[in-house]
Amino acid sequence: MSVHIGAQKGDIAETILLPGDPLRAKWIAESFFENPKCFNEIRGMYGYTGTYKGKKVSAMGTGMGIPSISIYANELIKDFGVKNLIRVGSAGSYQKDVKIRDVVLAMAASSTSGVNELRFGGADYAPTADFGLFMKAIEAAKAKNIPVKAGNVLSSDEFYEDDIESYKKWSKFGVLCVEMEAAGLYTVAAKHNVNALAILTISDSLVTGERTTSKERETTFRGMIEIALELA
Ligand SMILES: O=P(O)(O)O[C@H]1O[C@H](CO)[C@@H](O)[C@H]1O
Ligand SMILES: O=c1cc[nH]c(=O)[nH]1
Repeated sequence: MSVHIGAQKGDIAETILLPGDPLRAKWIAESFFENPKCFNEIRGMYGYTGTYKGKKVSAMGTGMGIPSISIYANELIKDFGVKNLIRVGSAGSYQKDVKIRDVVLAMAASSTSGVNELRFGGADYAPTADFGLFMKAIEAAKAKNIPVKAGNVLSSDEFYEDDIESYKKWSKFGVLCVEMEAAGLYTVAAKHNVNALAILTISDSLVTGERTTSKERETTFRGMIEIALELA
């Protein structure tokens, strides 16, 4: 048992899917796992382990934002020996050709968070996806005929921006979409020499103003989950 995860050693698989929303973790376990067992309810941050095509795999919520995912990633790696951390999240599109329900693989994650500036004494650090997981995800998506886009994403510290036009600067520099955790996950994984990848589904568009409902965000991201499960 760690500070925020009420599991025993061995309860959590080496590969874990990490949605921000704990109810999405429950839905993943109930919809895709064989014999799912709940290993965490502390703070309502549900965590489950089961098997998928016979391989042990886990899913757990991380909460929203870099501080929250960093706490869970640290404990999963250091206290439970997790090796492959795969974020499965929603994101807002920054590009005209990145459409609602598109799947995006985050090759790298820019950020408005100050945490890495603090860590590296004011210098920049470029958080990147694990190449092996990234290539496996590309292959799984191809095999399943699920189109994916890949590139730089923004891990923002703000969901509600003061300046709603601020996305245009990131958009101009090729950033595909915004979410709130990948840069933190990639950095913690790199620090501990384990693997991380963020697979995102576009839930709304800053460009067109379209959005999906929160129920849809909880349950309709099957393509992204199917890709992630092939990485176990
Ligand atoms: O759908 P999840 O995984 O929570 O991800 C996105 O949704 C939340 C904001 O609504 C943030 O956590 C953001 O990163
Ligand atoms: O616009 C969005 C959509 C999902 N997640 C975010 O952080 N922003």
